[in-house]
Amino acid sequence: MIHSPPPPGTLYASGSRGRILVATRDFEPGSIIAKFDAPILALPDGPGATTTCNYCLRVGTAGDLKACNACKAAVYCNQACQRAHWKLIHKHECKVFVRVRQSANKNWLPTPVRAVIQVLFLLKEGNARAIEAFLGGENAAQDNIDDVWVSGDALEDNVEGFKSHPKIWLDFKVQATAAIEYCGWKPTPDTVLSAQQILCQIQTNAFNRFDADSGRSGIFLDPALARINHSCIPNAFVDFHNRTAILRAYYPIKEGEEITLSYTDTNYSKSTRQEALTLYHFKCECPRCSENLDVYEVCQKSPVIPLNTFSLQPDLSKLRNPPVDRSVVSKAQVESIWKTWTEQTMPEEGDPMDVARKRWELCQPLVKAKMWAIEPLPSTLLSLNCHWMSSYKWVFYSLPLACFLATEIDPYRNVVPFFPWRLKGVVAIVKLLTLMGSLTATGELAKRCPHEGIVGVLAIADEVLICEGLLRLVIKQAEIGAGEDWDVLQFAKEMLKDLETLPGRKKESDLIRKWAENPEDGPGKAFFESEVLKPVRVLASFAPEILDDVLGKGLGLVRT
Ligand SMILES: C[S@@+](CC[C@H](N)C(=O)[O-])C[C@H]1O[C@@H](n2cnc3c(N)ncnc32)[C@H](O)[C@@H]1O
Repeated sequence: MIHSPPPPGTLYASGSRGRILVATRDFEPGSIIAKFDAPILALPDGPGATTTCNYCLRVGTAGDLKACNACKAAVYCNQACQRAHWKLIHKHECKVFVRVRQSANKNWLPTPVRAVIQVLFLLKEGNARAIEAFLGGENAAQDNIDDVWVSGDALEDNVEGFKSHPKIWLDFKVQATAAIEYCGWKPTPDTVLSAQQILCQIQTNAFNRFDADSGRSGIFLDPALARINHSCIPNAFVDFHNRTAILRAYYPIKEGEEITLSYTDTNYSKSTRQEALTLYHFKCECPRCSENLDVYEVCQKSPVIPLNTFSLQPDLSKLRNPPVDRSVVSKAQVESIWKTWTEQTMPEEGDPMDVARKRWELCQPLVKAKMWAIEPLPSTLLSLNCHWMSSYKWVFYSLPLACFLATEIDPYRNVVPFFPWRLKGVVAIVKLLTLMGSLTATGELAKRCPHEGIVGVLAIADEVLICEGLLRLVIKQAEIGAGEDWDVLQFAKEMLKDLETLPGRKKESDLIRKWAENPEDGPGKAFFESEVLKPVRVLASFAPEILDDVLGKGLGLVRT
């Protein structure tokens, strides 16, 4: 019996790049390949033990999580979460947290130490999946020899690779020793080595369960998900909802094709991606790496460009022929800009505008080449916009910048329009429009906003209608690429419901609804283009000039 069999629609195989996961049927972009809802490890990052439900992994809000009475460390939403976690692992871990408090006066453990402790307890209690995953098939129950052959050996550990990084290997030794001691056992050279090997397996096979909303990381390890190899042009992506990882197709996947994921941010430069992959001990030979393709080149070749017909960037020819000037900046220069950008030290308490100005200056070759989607320009603009959104003085500029990010940058970086990150960018525009709408109504906008163009567009545009169109877009795409329980989808649905109760909007609402039901519907499409897309595009067109003015030439446009 295989305790972690391949999910339906896939099979395990092996080849020159180790064991892999292969599709046994076709998958459309956005469709769910598999859900992994029984991970061997699913835990928040170290300090997150006291701020995130340790079972369902929901990030708490002030005081809504209760700590375990015994260890006073692990927190939970309610008794159901606490009981479920107790049964899974906390019955063993609870004593560990008590020991940590007594010996180190702390109520959390470093993430890898906690992860290895959990694995050690699962192995000790005879958990068949953990034994199969960490020790190998021959140690698991052998009901059927064929199954065991398919199941293969234990999770890849890359031990020799880690040993060739003496500092990492030593860190693993320290963490392994601490884990064994916190379990209440006496470390011996053999048990420390075994725990070091488990750390290597965790490092090689666990996913960083990153939650972009809370900015919190964590660990998620499922043996079947861990079969998936890396590509910098992956055909699938994974999204986390509580204790479940959902694997979806990014590109159309054909029966017999290998399923791939990216272990790092695909938008980073080649050297940065390769550096991140050194911890996985292989050389990536995907086309993005071997031909050193940038995001525009990957987008140009993408088979999913046509899906953008129903998006904020429906100009497919622009995605196929991006309006960039490659003669201005070489790929080597881009690498060097990225390197300097990451090495620039920024004062922690410094003015975010000073940081943005420094970064903007560094990115000038990319700006001149109109290579807005090439890092580090998007990261520069994203963090600037985070600051602008919450700033009384700068908030007006946030709307054009959000429109620019959603129309001129995000579609090149994530070509499928249902990608959650892209949809979040559209929701950001809705939130800013709502704010601007209230400022327009009170006359504040005209008084405070120094940019006449923004004031003019918002005076003419129907903000409610734009929001309605954008929300319908988000809802339709999120249903393809994210799923019902995504909080952004819930927000969009609730807000749309509110907008629909506003009186006197039936005609406009009907046209937008028609367009969402059928984006090729003639009148609906024309209406969406003139009433939603056009103002968004005009607002976006102000962004380069505003950025240049505010970050480059000084504060010309800003009222003092
Ligand atoms: C999460 S595991 C993936 C499953 C793995 N192939 C196995 O046999 O267990 C990650 C490891 O797979 C290998 N791997 C992943 N992607 C690869 C790629 N594109 N080329 C070569 N090896 C790769 C590396 O050894 C890496 O450390």
